[in-house]
Amino acid sequence: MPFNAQAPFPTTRFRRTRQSPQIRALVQENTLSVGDLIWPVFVRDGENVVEPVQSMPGVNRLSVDKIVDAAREAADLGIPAICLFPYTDASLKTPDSAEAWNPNNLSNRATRAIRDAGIDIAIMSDVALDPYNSDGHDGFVVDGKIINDETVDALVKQAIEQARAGVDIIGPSDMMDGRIGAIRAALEAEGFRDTMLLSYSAKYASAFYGPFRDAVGASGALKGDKTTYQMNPANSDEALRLIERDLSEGADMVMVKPGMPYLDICRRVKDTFAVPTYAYQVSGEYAMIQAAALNGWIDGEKAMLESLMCFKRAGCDGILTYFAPAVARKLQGV
Ligand SMILES: NCc1[nH]cc(CCC(=O)O)c1CC(=O)O
Repeated sequence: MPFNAQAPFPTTRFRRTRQSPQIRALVQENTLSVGDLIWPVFVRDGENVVEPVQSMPGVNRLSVDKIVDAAREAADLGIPAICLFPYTDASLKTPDSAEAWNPNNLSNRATRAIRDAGIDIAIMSDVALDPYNSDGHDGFVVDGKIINDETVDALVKQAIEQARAGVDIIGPSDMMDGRIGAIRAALEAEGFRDTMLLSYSAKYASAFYGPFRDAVGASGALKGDKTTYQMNPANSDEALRLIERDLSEGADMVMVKPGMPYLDICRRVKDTFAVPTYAYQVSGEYAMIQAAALNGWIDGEKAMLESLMCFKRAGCDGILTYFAPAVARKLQGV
């Protein structure tokens, strides 16, 4: 870019193009639209249940019937996709995590219910064992270690049941090696040619997941931390290698997670690979904005919109955000 072509003051005055909302709109480089949003929701057992998540003001755990209502509301607002996370009863958590590939587990029941209701919304699901594992880890724990290859076999079974239930976008969030290739091969073998894989490729071992673990009931269960499989927040080159690996194994889309502290990674990924790139504005990011807003310390609505626009500026094609319905209402003016 010819920066030396910039004339000095007063020939160049940057404030000329900031002088009114109309001119600012004309020179605006990026936009945030409803089509950029994926809405993560928490599913729980029961009927007609709307249960607030304490650490995420404004977010609820919903029973399957209420999830259908939420999906309908999201579709009406123009939100392209909903992402299901199950709050699994402690009695269903086992060392072998078998509930993960139960065709009738909560997540698969919710998927079928949304499909049966004929709602026009893409359904995304999470592949990882942590909602079902009594150790709270994304993989099997043997002698204190999270074992990779046996976990991948289980993740494949989990993913196939999700595809059977009607999931459009499978999101492996477990960070095991080799899972994208294994899931892609199994999907092809089972005839699921159109099922997409949005890989949580660059997922960091982050303190910002705290409220999510409360929301899915995994906080109490988790023994130790996830640093042997999730990434070190100090690393950036490694993220590119992971993205390249997952693309080579059949990922259609890739994700960086968390979001706001990792916008440099989003930009590097988009610039390097030019593939559909998503960021997850995680539970802790949501909780921080909401907590400050509820205290009157920041304008919550403005902070929400600014934070999401910044993902677009960083190169993301879309954002997973708990703010999705609130942003959609704001953008649609309803
Ligand atoms: N594999 C589980 C999973 N999928 C999404 C999140 C976090 C989402 C959020 O914090 O909003 C996590 C938590 C974790 O890895 O411990």
